[in-house]
Amino acid sequence: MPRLAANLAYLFADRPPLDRFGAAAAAGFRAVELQYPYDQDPAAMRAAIVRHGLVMLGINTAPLPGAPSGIAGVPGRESEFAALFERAVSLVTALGGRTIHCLAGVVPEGEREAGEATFVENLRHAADRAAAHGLIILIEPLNTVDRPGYLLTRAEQAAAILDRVERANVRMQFDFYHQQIMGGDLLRRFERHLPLIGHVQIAAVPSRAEPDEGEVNYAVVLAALDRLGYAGFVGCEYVPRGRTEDGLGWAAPWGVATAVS
Ligand SMILES: O=C(O)[C@@H](O)C(=O)CO
Ligand SMILES: [Mg+2]
Repeated sequence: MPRLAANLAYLFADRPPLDRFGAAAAAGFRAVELQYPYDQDPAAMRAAIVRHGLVMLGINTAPLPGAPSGIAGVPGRESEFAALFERAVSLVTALGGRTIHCLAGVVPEGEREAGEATFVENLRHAADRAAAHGLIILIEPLNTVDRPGYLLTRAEQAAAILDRVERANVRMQFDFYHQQIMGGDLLRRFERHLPLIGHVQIAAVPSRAEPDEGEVNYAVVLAALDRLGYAGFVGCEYVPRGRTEDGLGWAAPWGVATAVS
C-alpha cells in the first residue's frame, strides 16, 4: 500500500511550522517532507519529528534572492551552489532526513546546453559529498506553466541528466502533477523511469488541490505504484481547498484520516 508523506510547506500550513508535525501525525501521516525550513530551529524540528514518531524525508536547496528556483544548473554560480548544498547537508542531517532536492534554476533559451553541463558537474560533486553522509540527491522536472524558463522540465530530460551524472545516489523526483502538464502518459512514463525514481509527489491537475479532482485518476495511479513495486513514500504536495483535515477523504483508503470535527 502506498505510504503517504505530508509536505508541510503545503499541508497544515494554517498552523505555525512547528505545530504541523503533530497535525500530520494525528491525521495518520507516517512521514513528512519540508521544502525550505531554513528559518526554523533544527533542534526544535528534530524534537517534534521524534516526538510524533515521523520519518523525516527531505528538504530542498535554499532559494536565493533573484533565484527562487535554484542555481544548480546556472553556469557561473558553481561555488555558490556548493555552499548552498553544504547548508542543505547540515540542515537535513540535523533533522535526520534522507534527501536533498537540488533545484536546477532558470536558464535562458540560448544557454540551456551549458546549463545542463553545469547541472551534471554540480550534481557529481554534490553526490560525492552526499555519499559521505548517506544522503540521496533528487532532481525534479517542473512544469513550464508554473516555472517558465526552468531548466529541467520533463522526466525524459531528467533521465538523460542522470545518465550523464553516473552516481547511484542521484535520483529523480517524479511529481505526477508536473509530468501530467509536461506530456501526460503518466503510468507508462513512470514505469519506464522507475529504476531512476527516488521519490514521488502528487496533486490534482490543473488545480494543484487535493488529488481527488481534475484530469488525473489518483486511485488508479496509487494502485499502479503498488503494482509496479514502487516502495518509497508518496509526497502529498498539494494546496488544500480549505482546512487540510477537511480534504483528506481521498486518503482514507491509504491510512490517513478525515477530519472528525
Ligand atoms: O513540485 C514542486 O514545486 C516542488 O516539489 C519543489 O520542490 C519545487 O518547489
Ligand atoms: Mg514537486
